[in-house]
Amino acid sequence: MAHALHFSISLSPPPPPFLSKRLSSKPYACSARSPISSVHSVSPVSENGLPLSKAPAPVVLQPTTVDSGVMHVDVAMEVELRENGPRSSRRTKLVCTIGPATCGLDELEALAAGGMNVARLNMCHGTREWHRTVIERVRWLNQVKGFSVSIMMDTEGSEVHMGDLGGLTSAKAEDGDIWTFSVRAFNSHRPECTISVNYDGFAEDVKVGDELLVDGGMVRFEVIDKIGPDVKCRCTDSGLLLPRANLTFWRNGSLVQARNAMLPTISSKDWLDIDFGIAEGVDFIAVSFVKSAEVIKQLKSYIAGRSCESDVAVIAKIESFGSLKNLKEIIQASDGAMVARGDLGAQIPLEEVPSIQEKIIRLCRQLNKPVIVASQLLKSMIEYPTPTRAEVADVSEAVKQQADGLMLSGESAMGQYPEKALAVLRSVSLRIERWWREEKHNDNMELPDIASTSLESVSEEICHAATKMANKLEADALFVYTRTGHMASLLSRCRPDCPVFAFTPRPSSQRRLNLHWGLIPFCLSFTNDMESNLDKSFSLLKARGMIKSGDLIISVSDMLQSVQVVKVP
Ligand SMILES: Nc1ncnc2c1ncn2[C@@H]1O[C@H](COP(=O)(O)OP(=O)(O)OP(=O)(O)O)[C@@H](O)[C@H]1O
Ligand SMILES: CC(=O)C(=O)O
Ligand SMILES: [K+]
Ligand SMILES: [Mg+2]
Repeated sequence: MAHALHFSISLSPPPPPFLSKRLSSKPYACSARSPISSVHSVSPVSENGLPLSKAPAPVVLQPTTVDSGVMHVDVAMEVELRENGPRSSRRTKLVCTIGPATCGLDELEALAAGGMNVARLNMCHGTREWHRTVIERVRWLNQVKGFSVSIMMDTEGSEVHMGDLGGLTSAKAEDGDIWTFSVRAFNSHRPECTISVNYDGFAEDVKVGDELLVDGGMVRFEVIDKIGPDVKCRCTDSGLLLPRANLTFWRNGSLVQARNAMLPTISSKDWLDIDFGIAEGVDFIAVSFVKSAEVIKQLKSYIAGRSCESDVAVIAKIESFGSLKNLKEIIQASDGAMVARGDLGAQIPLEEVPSIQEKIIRLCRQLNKPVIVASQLLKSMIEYPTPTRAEVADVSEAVKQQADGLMLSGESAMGQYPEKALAVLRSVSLRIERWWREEKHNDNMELPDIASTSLESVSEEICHAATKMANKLEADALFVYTRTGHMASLLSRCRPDCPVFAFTPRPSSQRRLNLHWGLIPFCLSFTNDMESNLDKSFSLLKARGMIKSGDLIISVSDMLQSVQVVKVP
C-alpha cells in the first residue's frame, strides 16, 4: 500500500547540484587497496598514508537549531500519523543499505516515502565519491522534500574477503571445479577460475584439507594444494561467487582464528573512511568486526576531537566470534549495536544465531542502546517480488523481540524489488506490533537502573512512571522535551503502548533519535516554560493533523521533573 505524499514547501526547491552526476548502477571498478596485512597500527593516517600529526579542524554541520515556530518531522511519518493516528504508527525503525539499485534520486525518494528511517552506506563497496553523491541526495531529500532520513556509514574492517571479479556481477562455481584463491593482485586480467584474496597471510594460514566458506557457506571449497601465493581449492558446494564476498576457513569443524584475527578492527582505510564520514556529517558509524570495547572508546574519543558537535553515534556490529566474549563491555561503550547475522553466522554455528540475537536485543534494552537486526531478513526478495513465509516469520520474531530497527542489505542495495522489500518490513512490523500490543505481551522485562547520577535516576523513574500511566490510561501519545535526546531514549526503553513524540531543538539529535523504537522525533525550539511548550506543540500538531482535540497526552521533559497529563484542547 503506497502512501500518496502531500506536503507543501514554501521555498522553490533549488536544483540539486548532483543531478547531473551519474552513478553507475553496475558494479564499478574499485580503486586498488593496500593489502590488509600491511596494516600494523590503528592510528589515523592522512590520504597520503602518513599519520595525522594533529587533528584537523572541527567540522561544523548543518544548522544547529531551528527557528521558533517551525516544527520539522519526517514527512513520511507525518503522513502516517495523519492517516492512521498516533497509536497505529509504526514503532520499529527501518534501515536500508543503499547500492546500485537504489542510489538514484527517485529510488532514494521512494525508499524515504516508503518509511526508510536510516540509509546505510557500506564502505566495503564503492568509492568515496559514489558515497558522497548518495549522501548529497539524501540531504537534498531531507532539506527540500521534508524527509528526515539519517545516514549510517558502515566500515569495511579487517575481514578477509575476495577481490572484484573484473567487472562481472557474479561467477558460478560448480561442484568439483578447481578454483585458485591467490594473494596476487590481478589488475585488468584475471585468469579464469581465479579469485584474488585481500589478505597477504592467506596462503600461509590455510592448510590442505581446510574448508573454505564463501559468504558464510553460500559456496564451499576444500583446500587441495598450495603453490606459493596460490591456494588450489575444489568446489564442494556449488553456488554464485559475488564480488568482495567474505571468506572464512574451517579446520576440523572449527573456525580458524588465524593471524587475521590479530589485525586491527579499524584498518587505515577505515580511518580514512571515518574521516570522510565525519566530514560529510553522517549520523552513525557502524564498526565492523568489533572485538573489544577499547576500539569503540578510541573511535568515540577520536570523533569527539574531530567534530565540535560530536553527534556521530558509534554502532558496534556484533559479527565475530571475538565480540561474543566481550559483549556487555562492547555494548556499554557504544551508542548502539547491530546483530550482523551475515558474518556472525559464518563464525559460529548457525543454530546458535537466534538465541544470540535474542540475548543481544535484551542486553541492549537493559543498557539503553538501540539495536538493529540485520542480514537475510528478506533475502529471497533480491530475486522475487514476494518473501518466503519463513522470512516473514523471521521478521516477525525480530519485531516481537522489540528490536529498535530492522535492516535490508542486498534486498535494497542490489535486489530487483527494493521498495517491495521495504513495504514488507513495514507491513509486517505494523501488523505484529499491533497484535503484540493487543495480546498485552508488551513489557515484562526487568529493567535495571542505569543512571550514574541522582538526577539521572529521577529521569529514569519519571520515564517508568509516565509509561505506566500512559499504558493504564491508554494515552494517545507520550511527549518528551529533551535537549540531548537522552530522556527520549529512556522512554523508548520502556517500550510504552503509545508512540513517543520526542521534541528536540537540534536536527542532529532528531536524526539520531530516528533509530530508537517508538520515537517520532520532531525538531522544535522550546523554552523552560512547559505550558507554552505544550501550547505551541498542540497548535502546530493540530494544524497539521497529527493530533486532534481530546487526545490524551502524557508529557515529560528533561527540564522539569514531573509528569503532566493533558487533554489536547
Ligand atoms: N555501495 C555498493 N555498491 C555496489 N554494491 C553494493 C553496495 N552496497 C552493497 N552492495 C551489494 O549488496 C550486497 C549486500 O550488501 P551488504 O551491505 O550486506 O554487503 P556485504 O558485502 O554482505 O557485507 P557486510 O558484511 O558488511 O554487510 C553486497 O554483497 C554487494 O553486492
Ligand atoms: C550486516 C553485516 O555486516 C553482516 O550481517 O555481516
Ligand atoms: K561492512
Ligand atoms: Mg558483516
